[in-house]
Amino acid sequence: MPAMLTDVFRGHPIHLPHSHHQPDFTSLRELPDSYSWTPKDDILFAAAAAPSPPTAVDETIPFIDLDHPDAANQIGHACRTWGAFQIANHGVPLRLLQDIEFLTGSLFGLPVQRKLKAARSETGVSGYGVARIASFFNKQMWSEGFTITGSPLNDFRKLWPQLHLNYCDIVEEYEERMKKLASKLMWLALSSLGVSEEDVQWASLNSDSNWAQAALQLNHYPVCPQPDRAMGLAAHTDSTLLTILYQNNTAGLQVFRDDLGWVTVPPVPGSLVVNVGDLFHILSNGLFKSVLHRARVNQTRARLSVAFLWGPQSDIKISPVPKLVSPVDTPLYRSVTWTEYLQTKATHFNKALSMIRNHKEE
Ligand SMILES: O=C(O)CCC(=O)C(=O)O
Ligand SMILES: [Fe+2]
Repeated sequence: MPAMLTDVFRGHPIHLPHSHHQPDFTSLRELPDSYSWTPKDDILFAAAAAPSPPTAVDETIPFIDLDHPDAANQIGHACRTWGAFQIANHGVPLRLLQDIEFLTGSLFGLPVQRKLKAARSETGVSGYGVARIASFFNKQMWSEGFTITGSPLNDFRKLWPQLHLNYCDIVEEYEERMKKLASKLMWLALSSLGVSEEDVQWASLNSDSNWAQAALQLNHYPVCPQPDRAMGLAAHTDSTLLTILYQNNTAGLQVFRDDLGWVTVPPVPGSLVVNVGDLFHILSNGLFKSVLHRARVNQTRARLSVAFLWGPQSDIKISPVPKLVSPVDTPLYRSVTWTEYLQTKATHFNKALSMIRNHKEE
């Protein structure tokens, strides 16, 4: 019996000293020092201060129509160059996107004391709290989050004594749709590399689709008095195969490119952002980039996002597809399960990929 995602995370708790001391963001007129970031708090923070190269002004991640006959190649190209893209015609009803946005807004709009009733426990994963990556930084992030793994029923009952069943239905439907979409996107991307279902049998579309599991991460970035010095969510890559992100109509997500620096991903109503995660980078033998990204905040508008974090069950070993490894080379990475990878990430954070590389760069 494969472990559930909850168990996967529970085995590797990250201690969050601040999780029970979430400030009431709305009452702060000035950024407290503990929320004021400088380059020494995050080496990548400095990259934000550099003016973007003039050629890069309009450049951002590709926008792909899934109904386009060439969608697979466009996705493949986006995964190789950016590690991220936005999609239209993804088949997820607009009504459902509006519902999940409403749910997210309603959750974070609850009084702090109510939200804390569903606070993530010391060793747990699900529930209300600060970003999971908070323990890797000295400064605090200008955001609050809510993680859902498995059924949200118990937590939702504490948050909304009356309406929790309706909200559970929304989450269930959203996750169902996202699962199908994620698998479709993964196969479109793999097919662009000439990889077929025979090459990755555990993920075959014909196998029962229970090989995958997911978590839902709801994020809220409140209005911030001094956004230039604050950080909504610090730079990280996702530990997933793929992440599908819904963002409301407030900009904030940025992706990093060595040649362009930080690039904003503009919200496009009704569309979804797709990130390549570390496990897909490994599976593709490094051909697909796992995208470094972060969230900035702003002074006038609150921002909401919903990340569907998708990966394999814990008994599945992810290793580079043999077809993508040249016969004279060793695979770039050794094989890992999602559990093992999360363990490495919990210890080494943004250096986790280099820890499982087979040969180190010269
Ligand atoms: O809020 C966003 O745009 C990014 C969220 C994110 O990266 C995450 O939850 O992992
Ligand atoms: Fe992320």
